[in-house]
Amino acid sequence: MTGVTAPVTTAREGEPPGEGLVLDVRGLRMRYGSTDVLNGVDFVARPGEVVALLGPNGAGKTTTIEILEGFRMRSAGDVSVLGVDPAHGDENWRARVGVVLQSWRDHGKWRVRELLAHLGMYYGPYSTDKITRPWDADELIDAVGLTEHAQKKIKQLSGGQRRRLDVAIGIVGRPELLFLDEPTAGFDPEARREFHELVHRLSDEASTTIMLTTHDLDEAEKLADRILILAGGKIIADGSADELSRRMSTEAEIKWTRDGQRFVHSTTESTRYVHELFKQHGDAIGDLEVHRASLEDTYMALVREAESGQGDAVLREFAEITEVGTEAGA
Ligand SMILES: Nc1ncnc2c1ncn2[C@@H]1O[C@H](COP(=O)(O)OP(=O)(O)OP(=O)(O)O)[C@@H](O)[C@H]1O
Repeated sequence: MTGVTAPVTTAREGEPPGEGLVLDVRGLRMRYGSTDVLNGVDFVARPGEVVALLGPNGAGKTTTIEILEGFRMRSAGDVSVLGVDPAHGDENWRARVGVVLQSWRDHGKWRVRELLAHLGMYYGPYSTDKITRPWDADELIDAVGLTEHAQKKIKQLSGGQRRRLDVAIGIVGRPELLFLDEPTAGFDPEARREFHELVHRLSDEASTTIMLTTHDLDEAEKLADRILILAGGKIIADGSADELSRRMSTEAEIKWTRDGQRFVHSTTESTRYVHELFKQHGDAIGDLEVHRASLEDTYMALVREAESGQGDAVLREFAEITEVGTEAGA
C-alpha cells in the first residue's frame, strides 16, 4: 500500500462511536445479492466540515450516502450520524439532516414560494435554542437565486432552476448535516459558482456539515475541506486536495525549449534543477513550465491502483521520469 492510503481522520480504536463527530463510519459493508459493493468503509466527519466523496461510476457513493441518510439498510458495520444510528433515526433526528432529492417534479402545479413555505412548516416544532427552523421562505429563495422565479409553477422551471429548488428543499429545515449527491449536475457555470458560494456560506456561517458526491474534481477541490476516494469497496484516500497531491508524488515535471527542441524532466528538486539549467544555458532556455501532480493525476493513479490491485506498480508508473532530453545534471 502507499503512504496516501492511510486515512488520517479515521476514528481512533476504542473511541466510542459518534463522540464529537457528525459522521462516524466503521467497517461499513454493503452486499447486493452476492456482490460486495462496500467492503469495510471507514471515515469520520467533524462539525462544519465539507467532505467530498469521489469515486468511479458504481463505486458505491450513492449507496453510502443512502445508508447514512437512513434510506438503505447496511449489511454490516457501525454507523453514527449526529450521534444516532440512521437505521433507527426518529423524526427529531430526521429534522436535523438535510437531503437533496429529485422527486419534486411531481409537484409541478405548486409555486416555488408556496412549496417552500409549506414544507418549512413541518420543521417549526424542531426549532432549538440555537437553531430557528424553518428558514424564512423569501430569504431561502434569495439564497438559492430563485427570487425572480418565486411565483412560478415548478413545471415552468428550467432543469437548473429545479435543481436549485431541490437544494432549497434540502436546506429549508436548516439542517446541521446536509447530503448532496451530485448537486451541480446540469448547472451552467454561473449557477455552479453561485451554488459553491452557497455551500461556503452554509459551512462558514451556519457551521453546517456537508457531505457531497461529485465527478467534478475541480468542484471537489474548490469546495471540500477533505476528500475521500472510494474505490474497490474501501476508502483509498482521505485528506485535503493538497495533502493528497503532495503525498502522492513529491516530483515536479519541468518542461522547456532550447534551440527549437523540447525537453521534459521530472525531479524532486525542481528549484535546484531550474537554477542549474539557467546557469548552463542562460537566455537560450524558453517556455519554462514546472508542474506538480494535479488532483486529477492523483485521483486517476489511486483509482487505477485500487482497481488493478497492482499496488506500487501504478505509483511507480505515475512518478516515472518522463525524460525526453537531459540538460542539467540534476
Ligand atoms: N438496489 C440495488 N440492487 C442491486 N445492486 C445495486 C443496487 N443499487 C446499486 N447497486 C449496484 O451497486 C453498485 C454501486 O452503486 P452506486 O449507485 O452506489 O454507485 P455510485 O458510486 O453512486 O455510482 P455513480 O457514480 O455511477 O452514480 C453498482 O454496481 C450498482 O449497480
